[in-house]
Amino acid sequence: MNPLILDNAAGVTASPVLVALDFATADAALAFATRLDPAECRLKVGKELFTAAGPQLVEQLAARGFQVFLDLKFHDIPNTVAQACKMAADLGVWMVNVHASGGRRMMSAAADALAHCSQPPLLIAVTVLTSMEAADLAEIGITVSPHEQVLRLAQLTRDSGLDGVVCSAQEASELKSLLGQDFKLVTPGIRLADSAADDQRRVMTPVAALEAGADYLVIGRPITRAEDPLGVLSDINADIRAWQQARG
Ligand SMILES: O=C(O)c1cc(=O)[nH]c(=O)n1[C@@H]1O[C@H](COP(=O)(O)O)[C@@H](O)[C@H]1O
Repeated sequence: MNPLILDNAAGVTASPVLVALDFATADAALAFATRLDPAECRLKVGKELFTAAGPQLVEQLAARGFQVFLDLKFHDIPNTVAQACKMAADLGVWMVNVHASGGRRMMSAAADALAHCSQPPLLIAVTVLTSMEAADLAEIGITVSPHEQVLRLAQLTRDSGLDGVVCSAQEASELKSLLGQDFKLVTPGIRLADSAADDQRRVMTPVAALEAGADYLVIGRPITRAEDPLGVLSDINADIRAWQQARG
């Protein structure tokens, strides 16, 4: 089923956009969030902001009505990751992630830990970072293509009982048909037709990503570094609505 319709039913934002709040201070992040409307997007708090501002900032964003994706990409021994995921659940986040390369036992421990929480966040696993291409994988001893490695890790993630993966939109269509409609695909590496790729390598535009099967779009710099961030977000949401309407 289309996630936009599901989200509407739950009474939260109908937009699949997760704005990556990659800011260096709590003040900068809160000033930016003040300009955003929880009806228009969710927010992602990652390593830079969390290291600078800590859990309190996550709670402040949630108190303003935003659903928060805590993107700390946990990767450690199973017990440590399971406990960290429980802490994320206690913070009230909507989604949390781990690295799929931590393996089955690590991912299952995280899923089991969240199963005992009263309000478990969605638990997803990063497959191959969208900044990586074949040459980067080869240097760390992975000689299959990024595509093949994503498929392998996504399969392992589903078998370990998680809700979905972070992947590039370039892998979305195959993952949807292989792993089913309910398995969530969260896709960073989203770029507008005229935006710079920056350090991203496996990129796609917002509507093309949804068309390929992405459920959620993580978008940072194309919005946060734009001259008119709200205008860019509103244009992206308008394009998405037009695409939805065209699909019926
Ligand atoms: O887990 C993530 O969110 C993530 C995974 C991945 O493979 N690639 C990736 O870019 N991200 C995050 O998504 C955001 C992308 O930001 P922009 O490249 O500025 O749009 C950053 O906050 C990254 O940390």
